[in-house]
Amino acid sequence: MSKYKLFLLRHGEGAWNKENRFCSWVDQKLSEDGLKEAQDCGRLLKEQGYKFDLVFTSLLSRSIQTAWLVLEAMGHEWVPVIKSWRLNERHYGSLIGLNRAEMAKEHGEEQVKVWRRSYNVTPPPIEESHPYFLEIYNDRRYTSCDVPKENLPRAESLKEVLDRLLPYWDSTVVPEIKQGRTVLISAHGNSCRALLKHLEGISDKDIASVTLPTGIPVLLELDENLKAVKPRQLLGDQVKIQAAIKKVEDQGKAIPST
Ligand SMILES: O=C(O)[C@@H](CO)OP(=O)(O)O
Repeated sequence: MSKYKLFLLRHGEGAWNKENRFCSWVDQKLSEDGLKEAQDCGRLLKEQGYKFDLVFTSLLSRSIQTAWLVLEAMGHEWVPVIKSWRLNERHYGSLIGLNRAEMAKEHGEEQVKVWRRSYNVTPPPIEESHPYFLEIYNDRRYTSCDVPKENLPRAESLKEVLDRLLPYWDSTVVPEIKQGRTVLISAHGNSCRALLKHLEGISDKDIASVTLPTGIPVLLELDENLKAVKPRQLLGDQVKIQAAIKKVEDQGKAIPST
């Protein structure tokens, strides 16, 4: 029986989504389209009568900005927002900053799909010589995490995302939901996929075909053990949502559709 509602949201489009580059832990802001997606998402949630008591975001600006815009559009700017690196996007290691279509030309579309969507494969780690290494690890936001900076990831599989996310989910998010609070998690494509895998019991193989579009709220209905009792609902115009999912999948093609 459905006892709780939980909302997951992949942030609105960021500048590097547009440029088709692996963004991961690089702190890109929302694009013009991304700002609008977040506002539209807030309007839709308001129209459908949903209300949040608490919002969780990652430490990356695109998820925080999305949460703000959603709350603003709902007229609920006062709702508390809690941030943690544990909701950050998957760490793409040495792939950060690279263009997916160029990687598909060089390594093949299958390899890019394995890097992007497999459960167990970790991309090569980011080295200190990587152009974005210092920008990421010298950033003040990572000085007050619940792990020392040296222990933050240098690359992650989706499994490793779930491994760092689950302790936070269990210790911090679950108690809020169990107290009856309606929670929005404004995060990233892969941190939301990892959580979905856990809540819906998706197999290691099947998670490869789950893709989330930007700015579309995902409604989950959970039982008393916080397991999904119904298929997830992506809220909004279903034709547009399917087109947006295809667009994300096609980013891994050697020649992405426009
Ligand atoms: O760039 C990234 O970090 C993610 C999306 O946020 O990319 P992908 O869709 O390839 O997992």
